[in-house]
Amino acid sequence: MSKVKVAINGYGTIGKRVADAVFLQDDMEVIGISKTKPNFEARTAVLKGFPVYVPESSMDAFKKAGLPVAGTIEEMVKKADIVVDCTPGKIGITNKELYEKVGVKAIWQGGESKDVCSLSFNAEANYDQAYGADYARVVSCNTTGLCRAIYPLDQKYGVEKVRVTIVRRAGDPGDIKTGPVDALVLDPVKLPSHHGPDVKTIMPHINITSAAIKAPTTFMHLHVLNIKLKKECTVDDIKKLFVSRPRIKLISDGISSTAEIIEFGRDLGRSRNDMWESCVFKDSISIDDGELYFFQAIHQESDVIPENIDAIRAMTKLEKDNLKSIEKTNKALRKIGMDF
Ligand SMILES: NC(=O)C1=CN([C@@H]2O[C@H](COP(=O)(O)OP(=O)(O)OC[C@H]3O[C@@H](n4cnc5c(N)ncnc54)[C@H](O)[C@@H]3O)[C@@H](O)[C@H]2O)C=CC1
Ligand SMILES: O=C(OP(=O)(O)O)[C@H](O)COP(=O)(O)O
Repeated sequence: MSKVKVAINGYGTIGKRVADAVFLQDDMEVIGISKTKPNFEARTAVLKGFPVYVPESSMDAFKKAGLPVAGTIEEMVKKADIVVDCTPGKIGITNKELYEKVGVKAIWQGGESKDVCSLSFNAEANYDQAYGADYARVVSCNTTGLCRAIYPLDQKYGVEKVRVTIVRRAGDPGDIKTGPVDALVLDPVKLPSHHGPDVKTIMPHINITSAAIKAPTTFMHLHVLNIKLKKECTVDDIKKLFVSRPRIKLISDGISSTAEIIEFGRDLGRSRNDMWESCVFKDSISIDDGELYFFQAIHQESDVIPENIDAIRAMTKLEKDNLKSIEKTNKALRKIGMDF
């Protein structure tokens, strides 16, 4: 069977990881990536052997930098079965006209408004809805982490309400423009943050409210969760449930910070120290007065990557069963670095 042809439009934090993850799958291939500037990321893409496509206006700059160009972004899109749009938030929607004109399937990221298309995606919670779809938006990194925890809890015990406070990382490690460097910033002041409403784009019946604060760190986001369940359960039941999920890991071994999780990722030999599973702090799981509490850390640079791969598989009808796709994706990602 021929491989699904994937184009990655935008090759930053998310785009370069999606490209590497597609490369690791045996049922899809990277037919090109796009870059606007001839910077170090463009050079790495060339070194990895990805065909690099650029806007017409950037051709000269790439030529001057000695970086080979395969064509324009429009030419790349025309060669693809599906485009993963990884341009910055609010830019992705400006590419929709091109995708519609060419008639190519497209996936956007969580920085786009939920209105960019009619389907928000999470592999565990609503894979079926994406089967054969032309357009989908993989929800943001925090929303993905919330869906991964809330969906199985709701399936098994019923979720009455969710209250979550998110301590957001200020910027990614390679980001030299974003702050704060010495403040805690309410993000936003007016509640709720976008995450609760975003979970509802996937699970509309969930009663959830969220608040977010930006902190001067680049490692990971941290969620403080409080969930009221409909049925009674024990701490051990929750641990067993989380261990059974394909993209949740229980973190222990003396780890009590996001910094140590990233160090663990380095020690595991993960590509770019990526911890694409939600990292639930095992000993934080507690039940008090019938309510569940726990902390989970989300590696913002990588947790949405496997979700993009599953979205490709669902939309191009490569696999009907979400758990089979999830397992195939996870197995391929584990080719780099150890599992734990
Ligand atoms: N960085 C993160 O932690 C996460 C980001 N996201 C979402 O993923 C999307 C991408 O974010 P990042 O990768 O962080 O952004 P980024 O800024 O690291 O990368 C964006 C890339 O797109 C390129 N670009 C800009 N305009 C373009 C255009 N018109 N055509 C083609 N390429 C263009 C930029 O040069 C850059 O290489 C956003 O929607 C963001 O909200 C989702 C989860 C986590
Ligand atoms: O999707 C993310 O966060 P979010 O789930 O809080 O929207 C990413 O960390 C991107 O966040 P940014 O918009 O601060 O770069």
